[in-house]
Amino acid sequence: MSIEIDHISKYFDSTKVLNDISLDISTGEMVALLGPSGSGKTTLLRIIAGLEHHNSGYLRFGGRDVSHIHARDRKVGFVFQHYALFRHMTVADNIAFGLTVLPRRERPNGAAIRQKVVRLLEMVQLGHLANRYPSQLSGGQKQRVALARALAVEPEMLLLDEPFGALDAQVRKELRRWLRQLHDDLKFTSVFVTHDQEEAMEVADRVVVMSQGNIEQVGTPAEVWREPASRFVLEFMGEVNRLDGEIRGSQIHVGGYHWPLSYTPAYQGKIDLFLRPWEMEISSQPGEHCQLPVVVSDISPRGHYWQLIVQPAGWHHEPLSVVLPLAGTMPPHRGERYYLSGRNARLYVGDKALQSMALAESA
Ligand SMILES: Nc1ncnc2c1ncn2[C@@H]1O[C@H](COP(=O)(O)OP(=O)(O)OP(=O)(O)O)[C@@H](O)[C@H]1O
Repeated sequence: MSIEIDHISKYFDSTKVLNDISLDISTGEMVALLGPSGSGKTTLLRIIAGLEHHNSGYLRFGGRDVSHIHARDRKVGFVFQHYALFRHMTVADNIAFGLTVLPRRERPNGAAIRQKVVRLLEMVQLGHLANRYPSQLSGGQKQRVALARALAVEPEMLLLDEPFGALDAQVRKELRRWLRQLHDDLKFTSVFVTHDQEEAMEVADRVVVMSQGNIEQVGTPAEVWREPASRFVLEFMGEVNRLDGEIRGSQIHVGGYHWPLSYTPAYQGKIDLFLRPWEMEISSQPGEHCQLPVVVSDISPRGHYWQLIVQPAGWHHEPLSVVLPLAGTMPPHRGERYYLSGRNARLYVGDKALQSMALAESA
């Protein structure tokens, strides 16, 4: 079932928490709503679920306006961060619950419900725990039961609000891979809320980055990661070093050093210069394009790369993070002096992007 969010705004009292949001979600797609606390993710999800009403705009499922359809009739499965299982019911009864409360004419008979529960238990790999109570399960197991319970009524879409937020990192990782697999097998449309960018990147077909009730960017994980549409997305997605700089004539100045540009930009004055740790270079010799002196204060191997922390030498700045490939690189040592440059420096004046450029290449 496709979801069409068409110019939706939402106020709580006089505070606008969703600002003219538009988003199309295709049938079978898995979309992550990603953003910091208070950006409006949960409110948008609750509007899709019918648990909250928007003040203006349209919400359509498969082309049909559902604004006035009750949550109960929207055929939506919901999974919350806090398991919300019935404590006095076994795992099997929890999963069966949604089926047992269906109106009589839609309700399968007892045998069909039992059969379905067995299938769902297998699917979430909890067949051996059917008779346990929620208090006898781990957090990860509880969330799988919650998911099986949501899927029991065969929803047209599944809405998940920080479903793995309360679990430890390892279990989280396993469950999100498992969720993706389940989604690929069953092909339901899913929207899930997270503030964990790694989770969004790993699970979603498309990521919707939200900030202060606005959509900042919609794109595949790779698009959002490589081509952030705004300063907010650039800073929110992944690590980035920010340097104070200035454009003077046809040079970029940072910390008393400068790089040449091949032209004189129209804008002259202070800029913020952003460098991703893995888009930086270091050289043991200073050069026209490798100027900023730094001293290695920390180095550690991380899988297939070296993670360095470098301290500016003789110019004032916080330590910077640099990532170098492990293969074919002689690792630098703590205390060694290097000269820093960037393959892809992104320049901003306030929130306005100037341009991206290589500091390392001949300009
Ligand atoms: N029932 C409510 N009454 C008044 N204000 C609310 C209500 N629910 C949410 N808000 C406000 O709406 C804004 C968006 O909240 P929302 O829960 O959608 O954000 P979020 O991005 O999901 O945040 P989090 O990651 O912390 O859950 C916040 O400023 C919040 O305080």
